[in-house]
Amino acid sequence: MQAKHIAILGSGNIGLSLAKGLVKAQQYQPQQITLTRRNVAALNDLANQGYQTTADNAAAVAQADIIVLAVLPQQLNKLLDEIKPNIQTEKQLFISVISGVSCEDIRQYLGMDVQVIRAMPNTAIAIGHSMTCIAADRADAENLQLVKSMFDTVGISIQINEELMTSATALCACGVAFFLRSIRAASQGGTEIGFHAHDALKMAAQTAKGAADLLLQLASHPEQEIDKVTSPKGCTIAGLNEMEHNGFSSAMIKGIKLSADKAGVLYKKEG
Ligand SMILES: NC(=O)C1=CN([C@@H]2O[C@H](COP(=O)(O)OP(=O)(O)OC[C@H]3O[C@@H](n4cnc5c(N)ncnc54)[C@H](O)[C@@H]3O)[C@@H](O)[C@H]2O)C=CC1
Ligand SMILES: O=C(O)[C@@H]1CCC=N1
Repeated sequence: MQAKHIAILGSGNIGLSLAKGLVKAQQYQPQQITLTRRNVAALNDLANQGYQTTADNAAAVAQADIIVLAVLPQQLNKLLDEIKPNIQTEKQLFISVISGVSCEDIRQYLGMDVQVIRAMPNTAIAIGHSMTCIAADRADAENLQLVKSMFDTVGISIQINEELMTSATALCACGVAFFLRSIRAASQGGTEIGFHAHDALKMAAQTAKGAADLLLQLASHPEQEIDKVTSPKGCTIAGLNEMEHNGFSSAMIKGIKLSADKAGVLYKKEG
C-alpha cells in the first residue's frame, strides 16, 4: 500500500478506471484518492465508497503528492490555470494520461519546472488488465520507477520514448475499441449463423481472449497459431481469405495509422 495521496483531475472514463484499478489492486484506499470533476454530483456513488470528491481542483492539488491529469487535451490549459497557484514543485509528481500533450508542453504552459511523467493506459485498467506505456523526458529515475510500479499493479507497463506516445495511444488506448469492435462483428456473424445474440457475444469474447492468451502465454506468433487452425481446403482458410479479400488487415492498419496521426494533433498549445 502506497502512503501517498493522489488527486485525479478530470474523473471521466479513464480517470475513474484508473482510480478503480488502483483500489481493486489494493494499492490505494479510496480515502487516499481525490477525484475531481466539474459536475461533482456525478461522483456521488464514488463518494459513498470513500473516495474524496470535489469540483475544486486547486484544493485537491494542495493536499496531493501525485497529481494525475486526466482531462481532454482541449480542457488542459484551463485546468492548469486553475491549479498553478497551489503547485508545490519540490514535492509533487504529475502523471499525465492526456493524449498528444508532451511533458515539455505542460512545463512550458505552467512556466514551472515540475516533474511530469506521461502514462498511456487503457480502460482495462479498471480490471487490472491495462497495457500502459510510460514516457518522460527528464523525470527522476525514482519517480519513473514509482509510476512504473503503480501501473504494473493494474496490468502490464513498458517504458517507451516520448516520441512514440501518440503511436502508443493508437495501438493500446484506442486499441481497446478496435478489438471490441472486431469481437462485436464476430458476434454479429455468429448470430447470422444461428446463435442468440448474448450467446454469440460470449462465445466471440472468450474466443478472442483465448487467441490473445495463446500469443501472451506461449510467446508465439499469430501466423504460427493461425497455421494450426487452417486445415487444408478447410473452412478457416476459406473464411480468413474472404476477410482479407475484403480488406480486414488493411482496414486495421489504416485505422491505427489514422488514429496515431490524430492523436498527435489533439492539443493546441495556446488552448
Ligand atoms: N478514454 C480512454 O480510453 C483513454 C483516454 N486517455 C486520455 O485521457 C483523457 C480523458 O479522456 P476520457 O476519460 O475518455 O474523457 P472524459 O471526457 O470521459 O473525462 C474527462 C473528464 O474531465 C472532466 N473535466 C473537464 N474539465 C475539468 C476541470 N477543469 N476540472 C475537473 N474536471 C474536468 C470532464 O467533466 C470529464 O468528466 C484524454 O486526454 C484522453 O486523451 C488516455 C488513455 C485512454
Ligand atoms: O479517443 C481518444 O481521443 C482517447 C485517447 C485514447 C483513447 N481515447
